[in-house]
Order: sequence, then structure tokens, then C-alpha cells
Amino acid sequence: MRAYYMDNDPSDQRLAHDSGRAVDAETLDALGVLRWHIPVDPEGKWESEVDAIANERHYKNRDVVVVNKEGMGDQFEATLKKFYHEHMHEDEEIRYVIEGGGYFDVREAPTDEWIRLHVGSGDMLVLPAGIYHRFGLDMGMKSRTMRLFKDEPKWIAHNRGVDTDVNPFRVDYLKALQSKGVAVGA
Ligand SMILES: CSCCC(=O)/C(O)=C/O
Ligand SMILES: [Fe+2]
Repeated sequence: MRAYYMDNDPSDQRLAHDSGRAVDAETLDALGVLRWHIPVDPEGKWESEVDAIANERHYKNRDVVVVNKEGMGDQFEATLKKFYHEHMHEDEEIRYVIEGGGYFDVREAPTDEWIRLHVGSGDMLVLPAGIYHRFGLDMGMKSRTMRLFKDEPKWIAHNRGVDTDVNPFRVDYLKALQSKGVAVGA
């Protein structure tokens, strides 16, 4: 998956918004963003590779979400808006893209710049609890994604704001960054 700093152009969120500045693996590692590429093959080998990661990381449950107009109907625009609103979760966000594509944008510390990860079929990523991020579709306007969970499937987003800035999971995330030597700002 390609990672780069976003430009500051406020136009259509489905466009790449590539500033031309690539983001290296060390930067993503330092932020706690884990990545794999496991091609979706017709023999289904991908399933055992995903299972191996799930077992190692104790992801016990999973489901599949399809984000597109046909599947979601009236809910489509509202759902996209919700996913694209900057937020964090109190648990890891674990996603394996089966089909289609989109962008996971994560906030870099301490710059607060958006780093954009363009994901497509076979990309798997884990966003740590407490990281500010968002999701949007790309121009293909469709994604079919497996979500994995340590516990029961749920989706609770805490939108960025003064209250969320002091959420214990956010505070712990920043402490974890600091302990790795990442400056987190004021
Ligand atoms: C393509 S998975 C749906 C997006 C989502 O679950 C999320 O939390 C985005 O940040
Ligand atoms: Fe999220």
C-alpha cells in the first residue's frame, strides 16, 4: 500500500491528494500502523494467512462490510460522511481489503499532518487504539473489507475534540509514542 503526506487541497476526497512526499516504513512503524499485503488468490491461501495473523494477535471475531451505493442505498452518503469524520477508537481497527479500495488517513505526531494510505485488494492494516484517523473511498467508489475484532464486533468512533483528546485510550497512545521516542507535541 502506498503511503504519502496529503496535500491541503480541499477538493473531492476521492481524489489522491498526493503532496508528492512519500512516507517511509519507519514513520508508519513509529506511529504503530501495521501493514501486510496478502493477495486474494483463487485457491483461498489468503484465508490461512489472515487466520495466522488473527491467531497470533488474538483477533477472535470477524465480519465483512461492503461500502458502495448499491449495497447501502440511502445510508451510503451518511456512512461515508461518518467514516471520513476524524475519529479514534478504544480498540484496534483491523481491516483486510478483499475488493475495491480506499484511503485510510492517519494523523502523524507531532506534526498533525495527514498521512494517506491507499489500500486495495489484499492490503491488511491495523491502526492502534487512540490514533486519530478517517476512511474514504477512492474513485472506484466501492470496498469489500473484512473487519477483525479482539472481542465482539462493534464500531464506536470518538470524534476528535477536547473531550476525546483526554480519552484514556488517546492518552495511552500518546504515551506509547513517547516511550518509543516520538515527540507528541504540547
Ligand atoms: C472500510 S472499513 C469501514 C471504515 C471503518 O470502519 C473505520 O473505522 C474507518 O475509520
Ligand atoms: Fe475508524
